[in-house]
Amino acid sequence: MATGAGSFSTIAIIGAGSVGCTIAHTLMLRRVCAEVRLVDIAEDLCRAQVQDLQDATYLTNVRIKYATPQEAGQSDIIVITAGAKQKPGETRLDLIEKNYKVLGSVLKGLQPINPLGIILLVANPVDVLTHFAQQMSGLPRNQVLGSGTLLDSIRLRGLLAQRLNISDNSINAYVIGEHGDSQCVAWSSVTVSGAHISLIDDIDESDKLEIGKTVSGKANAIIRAKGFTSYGIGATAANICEAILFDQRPVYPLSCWHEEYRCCISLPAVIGRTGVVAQIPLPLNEKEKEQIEKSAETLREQIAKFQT
Ligand SMILES: NC(=O)C1=CN([C@@H]2O[C@H](COP(=O)(O)OP(=O)(O)OC[C@H]3O[C@@H](n4cnc5c(N)ncnc54)[C@H](O)[C@@H]3O)[C@@H](O)[C@H]2O)C=CC1
Ligand SMILES: CC(=O)C(=O)O
Repeated sequence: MATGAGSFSTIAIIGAGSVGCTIAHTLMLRRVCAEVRLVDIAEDLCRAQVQDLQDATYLTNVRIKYATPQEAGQSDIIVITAGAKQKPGETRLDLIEKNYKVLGSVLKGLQPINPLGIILLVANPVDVLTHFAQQMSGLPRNQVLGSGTLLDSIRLRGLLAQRLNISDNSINAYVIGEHGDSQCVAWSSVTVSGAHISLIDDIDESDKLEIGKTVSGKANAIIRAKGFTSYGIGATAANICEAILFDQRPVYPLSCWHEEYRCCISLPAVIGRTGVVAQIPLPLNEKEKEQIEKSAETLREQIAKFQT
């Protein structure tokens, strides 16, 4: 857990809905930064969320304030959660028309953006929006990233931890590709404390398929019952912000530009104060290579719809 940022560090959250406020709450509880700035087009809602969150700040003294888009643009990290969410049965890609427009207006409002700032995309479809934020924000590509499949990888580790009865922290497992239906599990590199998982549990193909489906379908299963997801992404986004502000350099599967795939897609990357510090090669078998190429193709098709 973070022990408090050295300098006066600020994180802005654009979109004070379920996800934005859960991220703000988690940032505050973990003392990731000195100040969290909330922005939303719905001003009354945003002011009310700030007041409610302020009632919890006595726990850590992290400041939570209502901010203008211009103030938010000067923050160390800008987390974008503004936009429509999936209705039951909708895919993340179904949100692109609406959320492309929202992203455009959000980025315009933030200008001039802190040249040393990091933009973290959370709104869906997160990979496609990360691509457009890289184009529209004016920041170098390494400073604009998406939460990508870190959340899916955490869901995967959770399932494997239950199956093996081993702590998820001892399991290294990546979901790669789109944060969406075309994602895939990189089974060939799943390890438990350094040993390939097949040495501990010979998971057959039908079980692998079932686990993969459960992971990629988890958001929809939650949305069908409660209308949205928020705690998982709250933890994940706060964790990414902490890694950035404290230059912790963990390897996370996040959405960032990959020259090989010509889009923003999730594969392991090192995260630090300047955003994506390096990309780490992941050995993939032939099937996994095909799956990630297909996933990239799905994303490129969506991007092409908006290129003139
Ligand atoms: N990447 C991930 O793993 C996850 C992504 N999400 C995505 O996060 C997004 C937000 O989800 P929720 O918070 O549940 O939705 P929500 O509807 O509760 O909140 C969205 C907020 O965005 C605001 N907003 C809309 N246009 C805006 C603009 N131009 N400027 C400022 N604010 C604006 C709305 O007023 C609303 O308060 C969705 O796209 C959802 O799919 C949700 C969970 C996980
Ligand atoms: C909604 C979403 O993208 C998730 O919970 O994975």
